[in-house]
Amino acid sequence: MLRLNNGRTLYYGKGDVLTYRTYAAPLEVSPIPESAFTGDDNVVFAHNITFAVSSEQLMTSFSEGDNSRIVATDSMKNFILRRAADYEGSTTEGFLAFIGEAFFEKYGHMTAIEIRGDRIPFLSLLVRGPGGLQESELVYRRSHNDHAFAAMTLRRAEEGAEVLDHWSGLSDLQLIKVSGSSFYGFVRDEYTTLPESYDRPLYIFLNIHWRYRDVEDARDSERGGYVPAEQIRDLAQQAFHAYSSPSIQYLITRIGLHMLDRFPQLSELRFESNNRTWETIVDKDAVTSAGVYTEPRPPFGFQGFTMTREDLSDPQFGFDANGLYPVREAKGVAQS
Ligand SMILES: O=c1[nH]c(=O)c2[nH]c(=O)[nH]c2[nH]1
Repeated sequence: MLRLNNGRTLYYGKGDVLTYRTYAAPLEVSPIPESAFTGDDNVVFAHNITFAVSSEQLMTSFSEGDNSRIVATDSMKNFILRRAADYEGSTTEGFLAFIGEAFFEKYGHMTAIEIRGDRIPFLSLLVRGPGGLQESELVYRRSHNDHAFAAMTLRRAEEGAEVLDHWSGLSDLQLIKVSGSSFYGFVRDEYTTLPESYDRPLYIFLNIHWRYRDVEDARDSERGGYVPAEQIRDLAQQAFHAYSSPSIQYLITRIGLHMLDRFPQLSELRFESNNRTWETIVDKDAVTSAGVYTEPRPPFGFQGFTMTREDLSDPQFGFDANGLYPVREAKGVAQS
């Protein structure tokens, strides 16, 4: 939230600035064992941008209706779209910082900017070519699945902008694990109606946020420390696959420990999860495992958790960096 020096929150801006830049610089990243993702050709570098500014000098527009220092939000939209043509980098974070710095340069009275970009994913696809199936490089498929995002708060500095706050993330990941999740051993009292479950079809919605130790690694992929949301997605999928999960709380923590272990350039993580466990209509068949389920009814449960690098060596998590995704039995309760 953008605040003035006197503590008052003051901002205005534009949301849903749909920015379809083509042929941005390709992104290349080092591979990790959990993912086949090594980069993005960035032929379609598309974002939904939210942009807000703040300044002491905007006070009179709120107090007196003085628009003399107001850059119309319509002009902000035009500025973002036009400047998108000039971005030479390959990351969302770099793009946001580039727009923010250019805006500061153009409008000398603006002192703070909050900017967020949600990537609009267009996936590459295969077409028939001389040597068999190959990437089209012309036609891309819009995806409504999970997507990457980044957000940053910038303050005018002597030269350019200082990044006051930044988060990168993966939004709206939805995963179902059909077997290998339980939920039992919770408090049972006069309010309990939920039966214990030893093998539930666990459907989760997940948002994962991460912060870099040095935001330069997010802005400039040439430094070699960029963490793509696609690798985070694949790493989360790997942990969901490998752990026998006693709860979503435990599952997101394991995902976080593997993220911190895999990416030493990250300093902090934040998880938001949502429990959408399918409702059972016909129990799993003992022989074929076939079952029938339907959408759960609201209200839905949720979890939140933040983690830092120190958690990797904190004994309470018992994380073994050398043990590859060990299966954990829930504490103190025998599995049936
Ligand atoms: O993984 C879960 N954690 C909970 O805290 C909870 N509560 C609940 O009703 N189901 C679940 N599942």
